[in-house]
Parts: sequence; structure tokens; C-alpha cells
Amino acid sequence: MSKLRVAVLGAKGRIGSAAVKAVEDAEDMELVAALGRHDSLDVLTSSGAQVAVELTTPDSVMTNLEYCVANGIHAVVGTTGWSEERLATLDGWLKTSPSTGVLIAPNFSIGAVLTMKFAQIAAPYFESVEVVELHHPHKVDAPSGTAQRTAQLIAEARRAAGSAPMPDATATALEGARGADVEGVPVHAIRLRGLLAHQEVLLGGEGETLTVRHDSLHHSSFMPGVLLGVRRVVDAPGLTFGLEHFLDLG
Ligand SMILES: NC(=O)C1=CN([C@@H]2O[C@H](COP(=O)(O)OP(=O)(O)OC[C@H]3O[C@@H](n4cnc5c(N)ncnc54)[C@H](OP(=O)(O)O)[C@@H]3O)[C@@H](O)[C@H]2O)C=CC1
Ligand SMILES: O=C(O)C1=N[C@H](C(=O)O)C[C@H](O)C1
Repeated sequence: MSKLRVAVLGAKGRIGSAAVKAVEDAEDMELVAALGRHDSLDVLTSSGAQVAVELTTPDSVMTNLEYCVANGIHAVVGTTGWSEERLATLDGWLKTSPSTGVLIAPNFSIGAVLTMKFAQIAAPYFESVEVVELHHPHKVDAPSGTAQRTAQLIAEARRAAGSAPMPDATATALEGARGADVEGVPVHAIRLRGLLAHQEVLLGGEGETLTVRHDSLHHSSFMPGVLLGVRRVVDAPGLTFGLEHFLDLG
């Protein structure tokens, strides 16, 4: 069987360099290009890439994806910064290239995907839910894409269950003290030397709390998800948001 021809964008970055190695080590893939900020996107077409793994920055991702979709190159995207507006723009490009697939994965690690799933299940059963994400100090954005997605899923689950708004009688003396408000769910971002990527979902009810915590201790935690995304996206035309759609999570 022929190998999947894969390119990595953001190849010198923290996660991009790990992805380069993971693709090189995968027996069913061939790394055909490893691009940095100043490389021409035409390398993607001249190298015959079938799938681009996009691990750059929120300011670069849209230009890169526009090129990929216009040239029928599938994409697996880990880069953050996804607003409703950006998703709609990407969806519009994909309509002009209906056989091309793009996976956007707020988090590639299985534990983080499960954290989101568990939080979604638990959220309607508790009066209060808050999300705390903790990352290394070089992270480009806050809060993390994972935390925003987790909060959206929590809010969605609570709306579907008809949950009451969360009680919060605090009068804040300093702006930001209660974190960011994502659809009514408070999200707090910690940046600390020594950390990599971590998240806690704290749920509180009468006389009890439940904490769902996930820790990515090394960038290798993201690689099985990246490779799964590459293998599956070629048969998944259109936009897929979340790695859970490529996992059998029930
Ligand atoms: N979904 C997931 O599971 C994960 C997602 N991420 C996300 O991935 C992104 C990257 O994170 P991280 O690796 O830590 O960041 P880094 O800053 O370490 O890496 C980003 C890399 O992309 C390069 N780059 C920027 N623009 C372009 C471009 N147009 N073409 C090619 N390369 C480009 C940068 O080059 P230069 O330095 O020259 O600017 C840099 O080498 C972030 O959005 C992060 O949140 C991270 C980990 C896991
Ligand atoms: O920048 C990071 O490091 C990470 N970014 C992603 C996010 O914002 O959710 C995924 C993971 O948290 C690591």
C-alpha cells in the first residue's frame, strides 16, 4: 500500500517538531515537506502532499488553510484561535472543494478529549462548574482552545438539560477575578514555568465536589491523535471539529 504523503506546517515549533518526528516514524506515512514561517506554500503542491498538519499560530492558520483547501490538500489542524467567524469562512472555502477534509482538533490527546466528554456528561448534575487551564508561559493565547471548547460543551449540555444559571453572588473588586465568561461558564488561565498543558474542570453541588483533571506531561501525548487525524481526514470531506468524531467514544 502506498504511504500517505504528509507535510507539517510550523515544523520548528514545540508541537510541530514533535509532529515531524511522529510522521517520520509512522510506517504508513512519508514526510514530504516541513515548513517554517518563511517557506513558500507552493512547496505543499510541488511535494505532492496529500495531508498538511497545521501547527503554526492563530495569525498564520487561515492563510495556510485557504491554500490547502484551494489545492485539495486535506488538513489536520491543532492551531488555536477558532471563532465562529473563522469557522464559517473555512466552511465557505470547503464548499468550493467538496472532497477536501479539514479536521480541527482543539486537543489531540486522548485524555483531554475524554476530559471534555466527562465534563459534558457531569455538567448538568452539579449546580456550579468552572474550568481552570494551566500552561507553560510561552503559550501564545489565553484561555486555551481546549478550555474554550470544554466550556462551550458544558454550556451546551446544561442548556439541553434545562439547568439553572450558576449562582454567583460575588461583587468583583478587580476586573478578571472571576475569569473569562464563556457562555456563562467561568474559565481561568494560569501560566507557569514548569508546566506543559493541564486542565481541571471543577464541579460543585450540595456537600460535594467532583474534579476532572488532565495533564499533558510531554508533547508526545498529542502525537497518536495527530496520526489518527492524518489517517482519517482523507476519508472525511468537509469540516470536522474535535478529534472525538474520529474516536469511538459512544
Ligand atoms: N491541538 C493540540 O492538541 C495542540 C495545539 N497546540 C497549538 O498549536 C499552536 C502552536 O503551538 P506551539 O508549537 O507551542 O507554538 P510555537 O510558537 O512553538 O510554534 C509555532 C511555529 O509555527 C511557525 N509558524 C508561524 N507562522 C507560520 C507559517 N505561516 N508557516 C509555517 N510555520 C509558521 C513559527 O515560526 P516562528 O517561530 O518563526 O514564528 C513556530 O516555529 C498553538 O496554537 C497551540 O495552542 C499546541 C499543542 C497541542
Ligand atoms: O499551546 C499549547 O501548548 C496547547 N494548546 C492547545 C490549546 O490551546 O488548547 C492544546 C493544549 O492545551 C496545548
